Amino acid sequence: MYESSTQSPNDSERTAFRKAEKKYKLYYETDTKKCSSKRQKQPKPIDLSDVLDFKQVLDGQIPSGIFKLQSDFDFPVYCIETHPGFYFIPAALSIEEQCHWIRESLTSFPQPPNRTNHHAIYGHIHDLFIAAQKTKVLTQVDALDLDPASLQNSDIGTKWHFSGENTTVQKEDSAIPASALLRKLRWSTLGLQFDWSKRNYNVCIPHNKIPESLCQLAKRMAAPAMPTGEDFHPEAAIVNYFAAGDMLGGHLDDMEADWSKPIVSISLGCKAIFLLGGKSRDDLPVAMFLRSGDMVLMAGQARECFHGVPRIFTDKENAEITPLALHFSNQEDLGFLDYIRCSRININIRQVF
Ligand SMILES: O=C(O)CCC(=O)C(=O)O
Ligand SMILES: [Fe+2]
Repeated sequence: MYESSTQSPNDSERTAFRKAEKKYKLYYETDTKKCSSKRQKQPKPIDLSDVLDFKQVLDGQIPSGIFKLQSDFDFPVYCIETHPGFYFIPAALSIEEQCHWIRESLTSFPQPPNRTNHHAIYGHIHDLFIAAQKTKVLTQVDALDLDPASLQNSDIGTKWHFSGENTTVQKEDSAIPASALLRKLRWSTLGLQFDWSKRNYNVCIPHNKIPESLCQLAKRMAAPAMPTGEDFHPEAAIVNYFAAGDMLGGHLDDMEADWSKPIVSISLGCKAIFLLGGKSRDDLPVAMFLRSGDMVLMAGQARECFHGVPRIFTDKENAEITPLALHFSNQEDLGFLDYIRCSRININIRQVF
């Protein structure tokens, strides 16, 4: 999962998957004449004509190679002839549900004992989103000077805690604005924790079960991809946070025991391009849009396919988050609005054993 290619850089540049990543990745104009002001970088235009659009499919424009699954499932489900085991459920979540999962992804999912990408550096960080709203800074402190209750629970030696914006600190680099940490939040893990250094699930890391409501959603939505008569048991989830320019490189999710069980994947926030390749990086991937509220299932043969997210769109025209923005327009939701208007969140839920 997520490992870099074992090929040499030159070889990897040549694969069909890498070429597609480069085609869709965000590059900025270097020609200053094309930039409206020197400080405002302009994205290079890209050709989106080959990108499969399931919103159009839902509206009845079904391109060749795509078919609707015949089932009594509550939502229309689409499949790709060349990729058995891949299921696309457009607009699976209502706006209210999308807002709910965005809130959860920012406030409760990154809470300890769940780990995030910040854990290896700062130990557990509590209430990051709230701290960012209150313009707090994370400061490194002499543990002996502090009331233990105010410390972030760090199990890696150094003690960090949030304090007010104007706190005096000894070293500049030991005070990090919570807002910067929120922007750099890249992933959090729910349920069984994934050990990225060993590339496996480590059942010994303290963890909570996946929240019941997320479990129920995943079980319900996994149905079209489930082997007949079997139940989906969500045991782990990875929440990916994308800012403009972030991408998720081509990878396989191969650390789960039973590949007949789907990965249930939810898209929230800004629109993205998803690349679904084949079993080799040399196979030409299918590019498709993922919008807020879309869900994808990958099971069986599709579990063996390279996939990734080379691009998210944060510009007004392409991000397609107006309905979300309207729902987050109350004063108390402005923090969520501010975050999601230039970000994407993906929650993917897995059965590990
Ligand atoms: O962000 C996405 O839609 C895909 C995420 C993914 O492939 C993963 O986390 O393994
Ligand atoms: Fe993946």
